[in-house]
Amino acid sequence: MSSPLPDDPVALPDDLSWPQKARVLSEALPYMHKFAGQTIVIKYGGHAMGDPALARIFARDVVLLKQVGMHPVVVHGGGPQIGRMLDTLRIQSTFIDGLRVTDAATVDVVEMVLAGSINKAIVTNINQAGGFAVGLSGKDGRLIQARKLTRSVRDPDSSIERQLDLGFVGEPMAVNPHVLEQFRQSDIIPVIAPIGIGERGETYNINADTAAGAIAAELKASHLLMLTDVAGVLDGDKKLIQDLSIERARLLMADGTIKGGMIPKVETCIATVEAGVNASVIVDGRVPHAVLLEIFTPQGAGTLIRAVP
Ligand SMILES: Nc1ncnc2c1ncn2[C@@H]1O[C@H](COP(=O)(O)OP(=O)(O)O)[C@@H](O)[C@H]1O
Ligand SMILES: CC(=O)N[C@@H](CCC(=O)OP(=O)(O)O)C(=O)O
Repeated sequence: MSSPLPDDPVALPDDLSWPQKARVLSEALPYMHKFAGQTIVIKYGGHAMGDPALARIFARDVVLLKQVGMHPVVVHGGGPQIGRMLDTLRIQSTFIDGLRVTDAATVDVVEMVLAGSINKAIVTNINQAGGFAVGLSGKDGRLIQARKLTRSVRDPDSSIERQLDLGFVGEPMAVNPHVLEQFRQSDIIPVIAPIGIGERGETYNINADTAAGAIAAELKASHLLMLTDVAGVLDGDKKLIQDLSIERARLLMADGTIKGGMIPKVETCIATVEAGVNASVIVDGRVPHAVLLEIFTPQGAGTLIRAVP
């Protein structure tokens, strides 16, 4: 019998018998073989990281993926945390299609919160769980080169198209995988804040879903997991859609069933699947070990978006 380990800070209630535990471990083996050496991009949303106990479980799952030979890359958000800091500083903030309109004062706060406190909290959790995490923003190693995002809307009455100015909201133009390739060869787990760098050195606020998608596509990840605070994509009757075709996703966005923060998520899943990522999944980050369930079991916990219905 192996010697007991020190007190486990993330242990869950013991609801499995020993034979059941052994079976769970054994059933993970084929998935470990299948995905060894693959890159798994995990988008860790600001809403999913609210509970400290779940955050520790998440960190431990990421370490486990690296330990069994996969290459997890964490790209994090922090929308609610940015919102709270903006409130404290009495800076008003509005959203268009799930994107924060970002003026010069706001982009400073966004960078401070994302690349500062949130990034370091995740790095610390992963390192406390026995991993070796290094935090980066899209500025480090020119990781995320970005330009100003332009959006237009059509006036429903006149049908005239109008440009919307979102300020310093960026869209990724290129992802430079050089630094991340070095990490692949090592035990380092990258933790990335979605800040972009413009041609003239300007700072861009990039939606974390979009940043995660661009990184997943560039790294040819096998999986993109998007952890959030809902069960997945819900239909008009608030029922979970487990399998969502690209065609239906577009219809649900057009008719307003998918709205707000879910729009960049679904748009990103579509873009990454079209770019060759095998599975893009919107995952319920409130479920303990959601990452392990998604990678190591056939069940998963959320909405899988794929090219064919
Ligand atoms: N059809 C839908 N199904 C599920 N969630 C939806 C849907 N449409 C809009 N949403 C909203 O999208 C939110 C998730 O996006 P967001 O708040 O940006 O999360 P995160 O911080 O994890 O990126 C949900 O909490 C929900 O309010
Ligand atoms: C342009 C834009 O909207 N950027 C986001 C960046 C953080 C983010 O995306 O965080 P979540 O994943 O937690 O929503 C913002 O300012 O809130």
